Amino acid sequence: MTSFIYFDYFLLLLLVFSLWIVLKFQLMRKKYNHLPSPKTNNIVDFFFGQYFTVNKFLSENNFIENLQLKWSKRFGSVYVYQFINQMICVTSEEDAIKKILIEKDFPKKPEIYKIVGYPFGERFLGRGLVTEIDKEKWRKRRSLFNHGFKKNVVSESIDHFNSKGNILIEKLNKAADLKGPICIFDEFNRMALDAIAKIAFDLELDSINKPESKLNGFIGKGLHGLTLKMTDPLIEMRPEKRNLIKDIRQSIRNLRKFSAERLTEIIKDFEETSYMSKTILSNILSRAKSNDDLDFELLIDDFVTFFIAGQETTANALTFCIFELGQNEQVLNKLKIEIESVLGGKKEISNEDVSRLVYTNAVFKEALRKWPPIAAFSRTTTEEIEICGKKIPANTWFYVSPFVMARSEKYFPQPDEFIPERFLNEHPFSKENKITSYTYFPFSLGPRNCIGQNFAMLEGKLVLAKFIQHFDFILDPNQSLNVVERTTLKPVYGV
Ligand code: HEM
Repeated sequence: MTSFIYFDYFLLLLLVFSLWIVLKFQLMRKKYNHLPSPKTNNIVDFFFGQYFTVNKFLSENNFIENLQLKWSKRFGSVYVYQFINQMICVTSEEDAIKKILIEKDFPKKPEIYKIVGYPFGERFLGRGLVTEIDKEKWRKRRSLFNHGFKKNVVSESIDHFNSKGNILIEKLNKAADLKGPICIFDEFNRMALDAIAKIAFDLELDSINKPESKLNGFIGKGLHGLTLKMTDPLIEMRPEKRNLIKDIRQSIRNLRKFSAERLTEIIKDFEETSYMSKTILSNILSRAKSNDDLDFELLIDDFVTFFIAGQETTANALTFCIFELGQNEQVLNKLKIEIESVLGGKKEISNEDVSRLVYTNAVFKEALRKWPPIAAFSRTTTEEIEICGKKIPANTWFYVSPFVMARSEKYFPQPDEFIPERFLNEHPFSKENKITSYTYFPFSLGPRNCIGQNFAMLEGKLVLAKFIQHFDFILDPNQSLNVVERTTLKPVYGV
């Protein structure tokens, strides 16, 4: 008898709980009723929204911003879609970008950056510069780093960029003799890792010549973990993914262990000899004023952050240059002519040379437009705002996407074509484009913009110029040209 009573209570509780969930979803959806949105048709859609559409799209070797772009074309410059228990707002309106990132300076969305900091409960980027949400703590930390990334300070590293570039060219020369295919992303990725290791931490990794270097593997797995967790919040419930997640967690632990060991060595050397060559780390150590600035776990967070932020992004930007140049013969020829006339056979490229590589600059910028390595970032509105005459409630998740913006016909005519001339001020086509800080922002904008953009631009242009200076190439016709997102955008097989 008593067990029947318990069962009745259980049913009642279940009913109340179900009603509460339905009400919660109903209220959430109602707040955005006035905004255009992809249709939800049935009871499953009511709870999951576009979850299955998104997952199907991604499983076809595509990336979420491409789906958002399609929706932008259908639903206009501001729309919303449901992703399980969240409503995601996307805008491709210049004024809206200005409002979100500059005027209101809305904070990063904590839930998203928590995944980047601690995916699957494992400390990865922790509370480093990318992931710190608390504005005051972030400001204090960023001020430690700012000096080392100023244009004139970065330009002092030109010898290191040349040296890493030359090692890469030497290696590729040997590969070219064999006339077989190579994966250019892997090569750029190792070069970028060696460059950031040397310039930021005075570490000689030489992963260019040691392809078995484990560090790359750890980083790659960690980034894959971020993408999995962000695109599928339910992934931990899938038994078939258990081993993969275990492997990812182990890679992250290995990465942090490696970082802790290297940092300990560097700091110990510094204490014993009072000497440290001029690096980004030495800058931090000498500028640190409090123990909090030197918190060892925080230093590891930043160490890992710089390896990741400084490597994959630039390597992918360079890879997309080759990806596009291999498909645009006229652009490639024009680029070759410029590089031949500015550099000739020069091995050491100077900062003055780089500033004369005007078309190279336009090619690199156009690659960043068409394929921004960081295709989107998240912000949360802290108050109600109005965009394109539509009210957007407080606590809205904005997916701010340089990709969606840069593929908008309104600002970039022929947006799917690779036309570097849009970035040449004296060229008539540049006048047809509307390139402003709010339509073109591959490095984000506002206070939380990319601290490494001068670094990336110098490294990218210099290495691209060296590559074109030395090699003719064709794209392997058997490869897929699909682009996917593994935290950064990348051609699926690396070109
Ligand atoms: C083409 C190459 C690069 C691109 C496209 C790029 C893009 C970006 C973007 C879009 C953000 C903002 C992310 C967000 O709001 O969540 C960012 C932040 C950041 N980037 Fe880059 N980045 C590049 C290269 C680099 C390099 C070379 C470094 C370091 C040497 C670097 C270090 C950082 C750091 C530390 C942040 C966080 C800044 C802060 O919040 O204070 N990035 N980057």
